Amino acid sequence: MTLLEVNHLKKVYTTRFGGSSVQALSEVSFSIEKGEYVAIMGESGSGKTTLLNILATLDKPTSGEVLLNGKSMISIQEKKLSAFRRDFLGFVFQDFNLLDNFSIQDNIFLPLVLQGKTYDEMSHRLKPIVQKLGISPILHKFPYEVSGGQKQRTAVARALITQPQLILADEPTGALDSRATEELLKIFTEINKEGQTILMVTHSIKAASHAKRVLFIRDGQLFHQIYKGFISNEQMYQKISDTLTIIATGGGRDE
Ligand SMILES: Nc1ncnc2c1ncn2[C@@H]1O[C@H](COP(=O)(O)OP(=O)(O)OP(=O)(O)O)[C@@H](O)[C@H]1O
Repeated sequence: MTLLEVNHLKKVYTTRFGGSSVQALSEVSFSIEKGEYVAIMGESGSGKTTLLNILATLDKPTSGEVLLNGKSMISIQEKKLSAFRRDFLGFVFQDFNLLDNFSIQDNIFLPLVLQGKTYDEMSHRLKPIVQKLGISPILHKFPYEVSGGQKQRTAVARALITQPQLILADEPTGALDSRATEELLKIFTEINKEGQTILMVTHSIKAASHAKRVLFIRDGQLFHQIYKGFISNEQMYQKISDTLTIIATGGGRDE
């Protein structure tokens, strides 16, 4: 079943005085099935953040369509956007985006508080998630008292607690050391196995090699994609690395 459909997406940024314009995305179309785990890669400036911002409904495309469960995300009224994001999407960022003055538990509860859920409902949902993520013992600590890996697992718990249709992750391992990176990638694989759909933008070949499919963007266009199938993370790493070399050296798809 298709969860997300991106059709002919185009984004042109024009400077404030209209003097010049940059075409950040030119004709991007792809779809994501429910339960997929997809990574998006591309060189700096290729359009990844622009794409993610549009999928996150933080920005609007110049033209094209994005459908979630067959419904247009582009035409959602401005005043309904934050509720849409909260109800349907989960976010994991490079720099965690936790509130410093909130405990770990309150950070995780936050989207449910905004949804008006009762304390009982929140606690009921919290338990299995924090157990799975190994953060039960730190729930009453504050973000500055825990490690980067624990902060990111808190962010994942906050994303999961609303049972989102889609998790959008922006460079989620970017601020983590290698051990915390391994832990996070393991968690992503586990929650994906349980059915969570994940879309992750990353520069990390290692992170992307855990995904089931990798999309490559070059100059605002979809350049290539690799399905993992049954190959190992190491073989996937090599395939991704080869594709990035082709992109960096300006080669074509068939070279
Ligand atoms: N707000 C903006 N105004 C004008 N141009 C922009 C704006 N945001 C991005 N761009 C341009 O659009 C293109 C795509 O940028 P984008 O940030 O999407 O790339 P990226 O692949 O995410 O890069 P990075 O990996 O460095 O984050 C670039 O040429 C960039 O300079």
